[in-house]
Order: sequence, then structure tokens, then C-alpha cells
Amino acid sequence: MNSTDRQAALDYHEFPTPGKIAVSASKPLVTQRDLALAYTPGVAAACEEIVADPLNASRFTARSNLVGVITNGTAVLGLGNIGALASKPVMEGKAVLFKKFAGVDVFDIEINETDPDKLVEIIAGLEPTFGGINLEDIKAPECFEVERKLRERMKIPVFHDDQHGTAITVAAAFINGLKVVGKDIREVKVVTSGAGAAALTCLDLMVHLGLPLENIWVTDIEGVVYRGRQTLMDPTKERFAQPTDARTLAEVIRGADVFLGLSAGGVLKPDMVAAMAARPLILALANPAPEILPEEAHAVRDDVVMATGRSDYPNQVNNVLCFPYIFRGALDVGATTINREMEVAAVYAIAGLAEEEQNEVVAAAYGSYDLAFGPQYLIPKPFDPRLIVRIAPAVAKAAMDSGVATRPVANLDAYTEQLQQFVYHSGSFMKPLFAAAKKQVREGGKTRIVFTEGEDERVLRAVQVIVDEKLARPILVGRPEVLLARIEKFGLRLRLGEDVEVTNPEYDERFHQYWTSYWELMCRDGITKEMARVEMRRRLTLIGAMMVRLGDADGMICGTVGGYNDHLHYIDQVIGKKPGAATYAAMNILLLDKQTVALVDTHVNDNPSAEQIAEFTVAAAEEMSLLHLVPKVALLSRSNFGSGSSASGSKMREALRRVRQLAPELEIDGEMHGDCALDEALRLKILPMSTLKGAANLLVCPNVDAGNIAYNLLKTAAGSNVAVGPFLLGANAPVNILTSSATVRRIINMAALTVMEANRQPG
Ligand SMILES: NC(=O)C1=CN([C@@H]2O[C@H](COP(=O)(O)OP(=O)(O)OC[C@H]3O[C@@H](n4cnc5c(N)ncnc54)[C@H](OP(=O)(O)O)[C@@H]3O)[C@@H](O)[C@H]2O)C=CC1
Ligand SMILES: CC(=O)C(=O)O
Ligand SMILES: [Mg+2]
Repeated sequence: MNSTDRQAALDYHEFPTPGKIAVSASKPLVTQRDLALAYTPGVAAACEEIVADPLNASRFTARSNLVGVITNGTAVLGLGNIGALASKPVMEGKAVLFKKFAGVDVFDIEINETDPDKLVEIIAGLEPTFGGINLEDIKAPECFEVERKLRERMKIPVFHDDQHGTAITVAAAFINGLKVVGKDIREVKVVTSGAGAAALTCLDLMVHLGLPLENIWVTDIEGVVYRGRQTLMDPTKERFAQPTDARTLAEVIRGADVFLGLSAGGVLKPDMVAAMAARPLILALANPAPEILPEEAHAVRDDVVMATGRSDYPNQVNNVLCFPYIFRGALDVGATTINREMEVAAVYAIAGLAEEEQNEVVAAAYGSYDLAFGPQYLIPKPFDPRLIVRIAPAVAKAAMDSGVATRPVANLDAYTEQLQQFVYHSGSFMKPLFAAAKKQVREGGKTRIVFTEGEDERVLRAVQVIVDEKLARPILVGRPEVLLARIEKFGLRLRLGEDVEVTNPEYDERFHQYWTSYWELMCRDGITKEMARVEMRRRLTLIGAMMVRLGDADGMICGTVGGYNDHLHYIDQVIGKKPGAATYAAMNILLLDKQTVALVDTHVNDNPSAEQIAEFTVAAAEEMSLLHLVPKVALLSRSNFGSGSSASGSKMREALRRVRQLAPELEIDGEMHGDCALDEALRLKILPMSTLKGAANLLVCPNVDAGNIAYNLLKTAAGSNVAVGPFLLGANAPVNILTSSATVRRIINMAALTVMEANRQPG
């Protein structure tokens, strides 16, 4: 690490508050009554329920989601025996990863004790606190004994991460690596550097998966582990002792197909790499310095396939791919242990994911979508959000099948769905809407959605999911040769003409009809025939809009590139407003932690009149009903029922009067401040005469600046994956203009919603 990176790492740990974790309360503690419930006397009720039935601890305490990350600091990363106190940053780090990747809470516990029996006594005594124990960085061979004794004594999962988390991840990289180099697990020679917690347990699992024991050559700080060796031996190591005269890594590495390094930095030398078999697989996993750096190995030969434990090289093989998710699955079914069946399920879940297409979140985190299964991508990346939905259910199922689950989940699909929500906040909101869209497709409803920026990477990735999930029948506007090249580049499987229809902007026999129709529409608005022809070829939104107008598509999605109002301009020319509508508006929905709120107008009307506001408020409320949301409308202002002498206040009052005429059944009030809209208690205090009940979920802003700014602030403060929209209100067809910040997920969601709009019953 250079001095700048070192300083950055220290600053990260020190500022703004020392360390990386804190405890946060999951219940409100604001009033005297809260205090009485949370603490004495109320807390006694929870205690008594647990006395009556210990299983109630998982109902009334955080135990079933709480893991102890416990170490004595004797084998911390590759830093060695640096002691319990100095290991604390690593344990806090594990806690952050547990929480971030799988929502598991952690107490990190660093214990000043090297005697295995005493360590066992201390940890076993913590069983009431935790739903699981993750042992970390305890050195071999003591770690084997500590784990075995704890497993015997404790009725919760005990998992030594450096052994099993590493073994599971390494086994996934190993089987995928062999696939890439085209070798058979029964025939490869594997040489390790390291015979500690990680290395020996990796070998154990690799043997379970089919690697013959006699093909394994283990080396450690003393050299080769040979039969008859006396120094630094223990029974676990003894199992791998070879009958050989070879004594050094340099000797046994000759002709090896696989090197597995779980020892210390710089142990594997370039001349040893040169002596390995063709297409060698090198897993140099010591942290933070690997046994050999990739550039050193590649300098010796160009057929090496290489992985390290580090994030700054391709193929990071690190137990973070396993431990958050194996615990998620184990905790969710109340597993009493983590057994071999659960380990193997995790191996295949991780290995299988690497062969799937890349994910947008991974691409955003790593700055590239160009990851396809192969030498540079053997194993999923730690930021892949699919890890949780692949590994945790596989582990949960294996726990149930092998009889160690005390709280089996009744429906694995529903469980997986629930985990999906952990990754995508829009999951639970969208689920019934996806089901409705799929039903339309199955029943032959109006489902042909044209995507005008068909060549855009996000659109292509979204369309792959839309095809796989049968959410719509997509039409891509794009040049076929570009589409084909990009589909291949991104590792997608779309078949042009079969899965998706294509409209080629450079040549399509329908174009004559498209541009002449456009000219007929616009010939009295300054568009000549020549302009109509040229515009129709170069304006993708015009093409899509004309397809919808002429019945070649049922709905349209555009806007991933370009300005909102530029797209609206062409939609207005070709599709126009709904009969009777005087205005367009844009509505966005935000799926916040505690509530779902829609905001209108976020993109169109600079300073709408009261009449316009009334019109788009009613349109927004109708759109919400289509999405199964019961609208509760607040007309926002900086004035509260006439409290401020603002022009917007009187405009919103007038809008209220008009909405009440247009839609008397709608629950609406205003004008009011944003906090009164969302906080019923405050509203009752300040505006006790308000007719609005509960929190408003449709917030109508007095102008587009307010709407747009409020939307972007809320979206950013809430974090990613929370926005659905924008919905274009007022157009005479189901067309939606997205924005350049649209993600793949948002495009998929909006396609499903456009299908629903296309099938909306009039009325
Ligand atoms: N990428 C990943 O996910 C993970 C990586 N690791 C890394 O693996 C390494 C070992 O961790 P762990 O098994 O927990 O620790 P242990 O202390 O249990 O084992 C370390 C092993 O490495 C051997 N060793 C140490 N130095 C050398 C050397 N210079 N040459 C040859 N062998 C050596 C030790 O030999 P002896 O006992 O004879 O001294 C021992 O067999 C660490 O670097 C750790 O960071 C560990 C877990 C996960
Ligand atoms: C990754 C890890 O657990 C280690 O290096 O010890
Ligand atoms: Mg470790």
C-alpha cells in the first residue's frame, strides 16, 4: 500500500467518528410511554415470555438476527498473531459486511485468550446473546479444536469463517477455474502454500467435491508436508502427508495444475510458475499481499489463470462472497448448525452465478459491464446483489432438507422474493404489478412496447429481463447490426425477430407511411415534406410515437438519453393530449423506508395555473389507483391553510376547490407544509380542521422547481433503487419518458407499468 492509500484507509477509519460501526435503535423512544414499553415496566413482559418459552427470544429480542464475530487475534489476515485489540478493525469490518450485504447485525468480540479450552468456555457462555457465532482469524491448529468443541456444545450455528467461508468461496473458484482451463477435478495436481485454518479446510471441501487425496501436495513454513514429518505437524495436516522425498515448494510445484496459496505474501516465485503445467490456475489468496502478484505471474507465461484475495485485481476470491449469505440462510430457518450440505449448496450457488449475465449494480461498482465468464471472471464480484438471492435460499433449503432447520420457511419462492426486496426496494411494490402485466401478456392483451433508444445498454439489459420474465413484447428501435454486436458484447441472449421485434431507423418499409403521416399531421405547423422525412429518420421518439399512433405498438418507453421536454415535444406532435386534457405533467413515485410517496409535477409545467394543477392532480390520483395505491393528496405550499401570504398558497387553495368539484370522492387537503402532509400528529396539532387522515401519499407541488427538487432530494437521501417513474400524465396513449438517470431496474418497472396503462379500462 502506498502512503496515500494508507492515509486514506486511516482517515476512513478515524473520521467522522472513530471506527466503522455503531448500535442503532430499531424502535422509537420519544415519549414517556415509549420509555415504559421499552424499559421497565414493559420490558418485564418480554422477559417473562422468554422464561415461559426460550424460543420466544427470537420474537422479542434481536437475537435471531445477531451474530457474534469472535476472535482472539492469533491469525489476523496474513498479519499473523497481532493480538485481540489490533484485530478489532478487521472484526468491525466483518460486521459492516454482514450488515451491508445481508442485513445481519453483529457484535464484534475480541478476546484476550489463547488457551483453546478457556476460549471455548468464554464463547460457549455467550449462547444466550447470539443467533450464530462466526469465529474469525483464530490460528490453526487451535481453531479446529475450538470450533469442534463449540459445535458440540452450542445449539446455534458456529462457523469458522477462515475455514469454511474461505473453503466455500475457494471451491467455487476452483470448479469454475477448472472449467475455464478445461481440466477435470479427478486429474489435476493441486499444490498449496499454507497448511493452516484456511488451506486445510479448503482441501477438505475440494476432496469432498471429487479431488483425489493423492493429487494434493501441501507445503507450509517448514516446506512439504511429507509422511513421517515430525515438526509442526497435527492430525489435520497429517491427512495430507505425501510419501515423498521432496521437501520444498519449488520441488512439488513442478507440473502442478493448481496452486492454492493461503499463507503469506511473495511465497510463490516466478520460476515456480514457469514450472507448472499448461494453463495453470493460481489462487494466491494471502491478504493483504498475495503469494504472487498477477503481473509477476503473467510476466512469466501468458496461459496463467489467476485469482487473488484483493479487490484491485480481477477474480477476487474472498470469503465475503460467502459468510453474509450463509448466515442469512441459516438464521432465517433457525438452523442449529451449518453442515456440509449447506456448504455445498453455497458452493454451487456462487459458482453458478458467475456464469450468468452481468448485473448493473456490479457494473456500476466496477465501472465495466465487460465481465463475462472466463479467465478474468471466474467468480462473482462482492457487490453483486444477486449473491443474497442465490446463496441464502440454497442454504436455507439445504438446512431444511438435511433436518437442521428449527423454523423451516414454508414457501421458498416467497422467501427468495423477500430477499429480493432487500436488494431492490421496488420489489414488494412491483410484485403485484408484474403479475398483472404478465397476465396481460399471457392473455394476449396490449403488450407491444416500443423502446426508442433500443441500442442503449440499459435498455438492452432491461429488455432481456422483460423477455425472460414475459412482462411485455418488446420492440427495439435500433440498427440490427449494432443491436447484434451489443447483445453479444453484453453476454445477452436476445434473438432479434424472435424475442424482440426491431424497427431499423435506417431502413424500414413502414417508414414511408410514418413520415407521410407525420407530414399530414404537421404540414400546417411549418413542417415540409422533406423535413418530415428527415425528422422521421433521425428522431427516435418520433418513430416510436408514430408506431403507437398507427397501432404498430401499444405503448412506448423513451427518455434514457436526451432532455425530458425534447421527447415531450415529439409526443405532443404525434400523440397529443387526452381528449379534454389541457396539460401534461410528470409523476414520480418514491418507495421510502417508511412510506411510499408520489410527487407531481416533477418535469413539465414551469408555473402551472390552479386549473392545470387540479387537472393533473386528478390524473395522478387515477394513475395511483391503477397501481393499487389509494391516493391521499396534499397540496403543498410554504403556507399552511392561509398562514403565509404567498401567491402559491392562494393558487393551491383554488386548485383544492377545483379538485373537489372534479373528483369529490378524492381524499385531499391543502394548502399545507410538507411536514404536515407526511406527519399526521403534527397536522392534527397545527391544522386540526384538516379532512386528510394519515400520511399523504400524493404530494402536489406548486411549480415544477419545487416538485423536481423535492423529488431529487428525497430520492438521494433515501439511497438507491427507490424511484419508479416518471409517469407521463395527460397523453393520449401509454407513453412514458424516463430520464437519463434511469437504471435497468427502473426501465423494467416502467415497461410493466406501461403494459398496465395500455390495458387500462376506460372510465
Ligand atoms: N482470501 C481469503 O478469503 C482468505 C485469505 N486468507 C489468508 O490466508 C492466510 C492464512 O490464513 P489462516 O489459514 O487463517 O492462518 P493460519 O495461521 O491458520 O495458517 C497460516 C498457514 O500459512 C503458513 N505460512 C505462514 N507463512 C508462510 C510462509 N512464508 N511460507 C509458507 N507457509 C507459510 C503457516 O505455516 P505454519 O503454521 O507452519 O507457520 C500456516 O500453515 C492469510 O494470509 C489470510 O489472510 C485466509 C482466509 C480467507
Ligand atoms: C479474508 C479473511 O478472512 C482473511 O484474510 O483472514
Ligand atoms: Mg479471516
